[in-house]
Amino acid sequence: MKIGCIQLNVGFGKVDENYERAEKFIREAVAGGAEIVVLPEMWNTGYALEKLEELADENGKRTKAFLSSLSKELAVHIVGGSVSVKRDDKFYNTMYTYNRDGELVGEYSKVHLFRLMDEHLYLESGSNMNRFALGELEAGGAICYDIRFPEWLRSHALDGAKVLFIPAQWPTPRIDHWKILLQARAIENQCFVVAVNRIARKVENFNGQSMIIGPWGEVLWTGAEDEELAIIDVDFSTVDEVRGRIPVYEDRRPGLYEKVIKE
Ligand SMILES: NC(=O)CCC(=O)C(=O)O
Repeated sequence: MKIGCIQLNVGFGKVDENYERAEKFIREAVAGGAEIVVLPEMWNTGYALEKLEELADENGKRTKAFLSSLSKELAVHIVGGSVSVKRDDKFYNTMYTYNRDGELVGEYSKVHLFRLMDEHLYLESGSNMNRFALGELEAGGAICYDIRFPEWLRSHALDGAKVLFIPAQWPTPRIDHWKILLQARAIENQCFVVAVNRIARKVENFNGQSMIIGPWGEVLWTGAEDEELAIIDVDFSTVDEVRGRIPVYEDRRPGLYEKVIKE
């Protein structure tokens, strides 16, 4: 399948501009043959956390209408990155996924809030898993900092996900962690990882390097350090073969972990 990864240059607080640019890239991706399109984290507002009252998408209404109509019109699956959303007077970092029929198949809010970027001061955390299917492709999704919690992503793989989609705003100073953690999540879960980071304008410090990693841990693509749309052809059929090569799912001893690891 062809995956369109949109390493967007997210404008800080520039909501209308961000929707326009996202739409332009989604249309370009589909024109280039993409069957799945992936956006980065918080692409509607950026980390304009102090202005969420004014800027966050009320009940995700605008984003849902945007993703639903584009996915249907263009017959493309859209993993909609994440957006800042206002629900019941609280703010969330929420990921919506639409299939190519324009149906909402995945909705979850970031579970672990990232203190170094003040998320815990402004946002509420979610608590539900993000498992969905895009046609025949069994998938899961987790946002940025959530990849530091291997047991969280493992739960998606145990539930049947063969690819994990990771939208992010991962800053340059820890980009080595990003690469290693993504590779580790792919190797330990023997699944594909499709991870899309953002690019920053001058003041903020995000240098892209989105990644697609195979279930054996092989890096299939690394994004540039600039805004880009990349269309990458991925053969998702290799997961079962890799899982047969080293049968970690059969060899797991979950009863033991529960006994030994106390909360
Ligand atoms: N937006 C995020 O969750 C950033 C996570 C991050 O930078 C990290 O080091 O973890």
